[in-house]
Amino acid sequence: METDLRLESSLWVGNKRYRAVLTGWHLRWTEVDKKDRDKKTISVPVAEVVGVEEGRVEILPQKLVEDKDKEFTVFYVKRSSSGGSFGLLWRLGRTQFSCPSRVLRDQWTKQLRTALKTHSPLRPHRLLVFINPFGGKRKGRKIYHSLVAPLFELAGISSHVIVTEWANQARDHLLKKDLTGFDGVVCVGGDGMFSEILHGLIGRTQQEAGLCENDPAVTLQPCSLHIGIIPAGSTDCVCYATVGVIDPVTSALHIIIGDSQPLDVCSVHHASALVRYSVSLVGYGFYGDVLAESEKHRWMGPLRYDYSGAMVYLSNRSYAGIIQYLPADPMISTPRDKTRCLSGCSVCSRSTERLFPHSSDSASLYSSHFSQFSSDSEGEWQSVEGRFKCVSLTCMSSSCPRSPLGLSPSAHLADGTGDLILVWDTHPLGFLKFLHRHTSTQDQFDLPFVEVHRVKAIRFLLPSSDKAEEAYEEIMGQGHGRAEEERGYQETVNRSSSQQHLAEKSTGREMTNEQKTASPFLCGLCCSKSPSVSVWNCDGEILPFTEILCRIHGQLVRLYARGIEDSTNIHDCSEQHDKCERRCILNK
Ligand SMILES: Nc1ncnc2c1ncn2[C@@H]1O[C@H](COP(=O)(O)OP(=O)(O)OP(=O)(O)O)[C@@H](O)[C@H]1O
Ligand SMILES: CCCCCCCCCCCCC/C=C/[C@@H](O)[C@H](CO)NC(=O)CCCCC
Ligand SMILES: [Ca+2]
Repeated sequence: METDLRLESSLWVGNKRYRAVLTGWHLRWTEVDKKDRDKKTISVPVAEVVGVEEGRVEILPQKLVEDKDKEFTVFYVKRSSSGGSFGLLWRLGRTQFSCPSRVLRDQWTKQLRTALKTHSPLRPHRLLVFINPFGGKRKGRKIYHSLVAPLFELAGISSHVIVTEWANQARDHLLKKDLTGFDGVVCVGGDGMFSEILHGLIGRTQQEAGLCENDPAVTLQPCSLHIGIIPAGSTDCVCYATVGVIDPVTSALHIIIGDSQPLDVCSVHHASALVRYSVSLVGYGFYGDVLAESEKHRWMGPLRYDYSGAMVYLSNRSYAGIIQYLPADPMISTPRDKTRCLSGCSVCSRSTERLFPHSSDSASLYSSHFSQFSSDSEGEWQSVEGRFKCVSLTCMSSSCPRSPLGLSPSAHLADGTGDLILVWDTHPLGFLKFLHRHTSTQDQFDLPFVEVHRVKAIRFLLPSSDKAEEAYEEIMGQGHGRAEEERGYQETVNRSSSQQHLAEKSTGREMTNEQKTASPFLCGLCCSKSPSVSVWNCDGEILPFTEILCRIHGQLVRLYARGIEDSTNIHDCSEQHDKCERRCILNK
């Protein structure tokens, strides 16, 4: 194949002559008429070519085509350091080549297009795009139409765009409407919008496979449609943790070239029913309280989390609980092994084999049962009981601008495990130290009151004394909302097990007034009694239940991303790529 596609000739770029070579994998051009030591080769992997056009072409601010005769333009991914973030910014690179003849020009464009087809099998042709016009700073529509749509057009992608008019419209569309012909679904918004797509796609896939999402023991079927995220929210944690930067153009380019990043998903259950799915955080105590408090201050925008964080910190609360967890195999990786899950992560690649041992045998892939989590030889259920400042479970690092290394810096995107972080009750200054370490490279787990475990499942129970107290609070009014909600949910489950009903109930965005009243945050500085139970924060949504069971489903969805590229490894070794011992980004 390599030899079939090889094309080599002299080409001009401006007034300089180049020797250009197209092999199956790379397009390279080297300036001739230069002394050997000054010769520089530009090398673009075919997989990162965005498009090839006849003529001298510009696409922004609008498409302009000149000299269609002997010229062609190649658009490709160009990297630059992002300044603040760990990942790399991607930009659209463009080089206009002149050929000595039209015949040669046609040969170049034809061969480049053939190479693209051969080496980028996952490039999308047709995408379903949902834009949340109200996410973040309400710039979703502008971001899509000015920055993303022209790139999709250049790459020959056709998109069906839906600007949402109400919450959960995207989720319901994915659950019910015809999705034939689409290669992927793109959301333009924040983590909440991503969560809608996640619920819609997972639900639809299980419906079609005839699998019951409520049963935590069922091995769910991975979704076939890819998800692309164009960040336009106030929190874009999933984008940051899977791409390394929050930048619409970078994300659009990952979508165009058909990058594929599998992602673990956690299912949260209560009383034999699915409550929600999560990828970034299932958090009780501090993170639950911050979310509950922040809901009262939505008008502050993204700043509400900082304000609420400070308020909740000052209230100095801790909560009793029993946590049971099923450890993952510590021989594979641990949350304290100081590694980072970066693009091409070997732990995640090996996990694919482990998670899907007979990937060609689809029957065994999708019908096996988790048998109440006990058939694995990797560990027995463990149990701890006590008072905690917070209990968090994350399927990935959950890095975000607020915390560039994330909740668990060594967690993996696609290893089929999650990290359980237990912060025992401690002095306020100790807890502040823990929180502050999230903002630096200092190890937040290296503190005597912090434990972290790599797990496959967890259960959270209230001690019986708190159950009684919670019941009392419910009777007296404070917890009324939650009791109602819980009963209502159970009735829904009993009455009808329809997925739509369940999803409606569990992913409803708006908190009811009762739920708002039930929000457990009371300022410790001014209130005499604080509640004994917190709420769960599930990827930015408050869960209506306290006692839950969570199970990690390895690589349940795929994103148009490739994980974080290590910016310290950006170098060009195109001339001696075979001998290069560093992880090359440019010359894969
Ligand atoms: N047209 C719409 N009207 C109201 N809500 C919508 C609409 N479309 C989507 N939503 C909901 O808005 C929520 C927040 O959206 P998104 O995540 O895009 O923005 P965000 O600003 O990051 O969110 P948040 O403020 O919750 O952090 C999502 O949960 C989604 O369900
Ligand atoms: C003294 C300095 C203290 C600084 C503390 C920094 C700690 C930062 C940890 C950040 C963890 C983010 C986890 C991701 C959560 C998202 O799924 C969710 C939806 O977008 N966001 C929130 O719930 C928003 C919740 C935000 C909580 C802070
Ligand atoms: Ca994981």
